[in-house]
Amino acid sequence: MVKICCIGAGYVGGPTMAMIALKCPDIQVVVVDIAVPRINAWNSDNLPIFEPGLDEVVKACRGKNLFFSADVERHVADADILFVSVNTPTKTQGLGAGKAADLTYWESAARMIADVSKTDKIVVEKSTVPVKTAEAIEKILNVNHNGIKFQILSNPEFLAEGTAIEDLKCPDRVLIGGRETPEGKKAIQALKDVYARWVPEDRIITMNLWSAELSKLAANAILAQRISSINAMSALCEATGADVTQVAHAVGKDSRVGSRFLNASVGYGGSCFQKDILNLVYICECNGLTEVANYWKQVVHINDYQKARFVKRVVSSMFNTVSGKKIAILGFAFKKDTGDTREAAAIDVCHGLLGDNAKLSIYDPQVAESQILKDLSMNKFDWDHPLHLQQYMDPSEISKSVSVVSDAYEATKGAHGVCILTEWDEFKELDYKRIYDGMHKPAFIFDGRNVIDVDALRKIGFITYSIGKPLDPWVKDLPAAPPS
Ligand SMILES: NC(=O)c1ccc[n+]([C@@H]2O[C@H](COP(=O)([O-])OP(=O)(O)OC[C@H]3O[C@@H](n4cnc5c(N)ncnc54)[C@H](O)[C@@H]3O)[C@@H](O)[C@H]2O)c1
Ligand SMILES: O=c1ccn([C@@H]2O[C@H](COP(=O)(O)OP(=O)(O)O[C@H]3O[C@H](CO)[C@@H](O)[C@H](O)[C@H]3O)[C@@H](O)[C@H]2O)c(=O)[nH]1
Repeated sequence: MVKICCIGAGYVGGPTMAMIALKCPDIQVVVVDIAVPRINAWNSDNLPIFEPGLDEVVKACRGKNLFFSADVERHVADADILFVSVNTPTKTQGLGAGKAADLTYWESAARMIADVSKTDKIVVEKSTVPVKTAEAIEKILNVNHNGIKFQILSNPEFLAEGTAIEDLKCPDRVLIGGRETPEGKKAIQALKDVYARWVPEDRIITMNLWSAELSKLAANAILAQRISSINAMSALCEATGADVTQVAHAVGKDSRVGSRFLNASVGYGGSCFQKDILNLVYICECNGLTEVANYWKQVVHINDYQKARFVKRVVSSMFNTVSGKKIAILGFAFKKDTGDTREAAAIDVCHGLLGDNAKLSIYDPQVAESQILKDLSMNKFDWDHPLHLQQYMDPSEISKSVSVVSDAYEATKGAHGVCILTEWDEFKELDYKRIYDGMHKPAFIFDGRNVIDVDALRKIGFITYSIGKPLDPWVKDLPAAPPS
């Protein structure tokens, strides 16, 4: 029986391995992690991540051919194919801080593999890593090899959170990069044989290691670039009376462009886009490609501008101050159908409003109070590092100005303004008349996700602002952009 072990039981390791176990009943899959509480959660009825369809897949295989364990070294030693899906955060200190990927966790996993291995292994990079990481990993493994042979493959993951199970069941493509030697080709084939159980052959693409590593960074950069492009247009729409949804529809109808990923928003979030673009920028800089680095930096810059612009709209609409005013925040996760808050636009928007002394009442259907308070008290880039390395402000300071509540009506009761920051479906169905009646007047609603029916809400009496939409007369003549 082929034995697969995955190091890292996170958003990628857990669901990806569960899908392999589901589709390959004859393969034993063990997911290991140094975080014992995370492993305990994977072995319980409350999985550590919320992802539609994940519970069913895990329940179908756990205890049969899918196992979660904190006994990292034993399962690594036993495996034929080792996936490494540890975090690769942005460096917070030292050379490249704020841009470069921190490979500490990857390197320590590689050293441990070298130490405990007694049989030949295929080591698969599942984490998103800088191009050429495989070369560094090869060096670590081969210098410490004890006669064992390692083949390194790059197999980046393209799943998006909220749709992870669908993405894994039916991926647009699976990418496998490896050495162009006979041993490298054999390793590629072995991994291809695993995916070929459910992924059509023409969707499994093989290539050289460096192309595979770079393709992952390129894909995220280009996806994020589309969002920054439409978000940049949204500012121009507001200035001219155009409607960004109509513009996106017209542009997306061109089959060369396509309609997906053109939804203007308060800004993209998530653990990947910003981190991976900054990583790309750093690699460009290290290769002396200043113009290329500056080009990609601009994608992040527009994203930051979009979040700042939103805060500016809120504050300037409400008589240029939100000091002491209750503002309801609807949605804190970085997108709907996930409880993940990593780099969520809501974090920066809340910080902006707190900077103006607002009192925030936050509701998200999937994010716990402890997580929200932690996010609002954490330093930039610390979230993806282990707990003991994270630096916080005192969360009790934050809780003086922030309350976290369990439904949208409680959040909005007595509020001066409402900000919609995640596109949860339930926000489309709210009784906005009831919300309006419970608010101070004038009652403002700022829609960062274009989920509300603007005409209906204006009829109720709300003053509305929606990203990239024709402006309410109230908002029209107010300053639009934050100072640069
Ligand atoms: N989250 C996504 O949607 C997504 C999608 C595609 C790719 N990626 C990439 O996949 C990688 C993992 O992302 P994630 O979101 O699953 O991260 P995560 O933080 O949820 O999980 C990583 C896990 O690795 C564990 N870990 C770290 N070092 C370890 C070690 N030496 N031994 C054992 N366990 C160790 C951590 O405890 C953690 O549980 C990152 O490189 C990320 O960029 C993420
Ligand atoms: O038209 C759009 C599409 C997305 N977003 C926002 O962009 C962010 C990222 O969304 P999405 O890409 O759907 O989720 P992620 O889970 O971050 O997935 C991205 O990052 C992963 C990690 O690398 C990759 O594997 C995926 O392919 C890539 O889509 C979220 O805040 C979305 O709200 C928009 O604002 N407008």
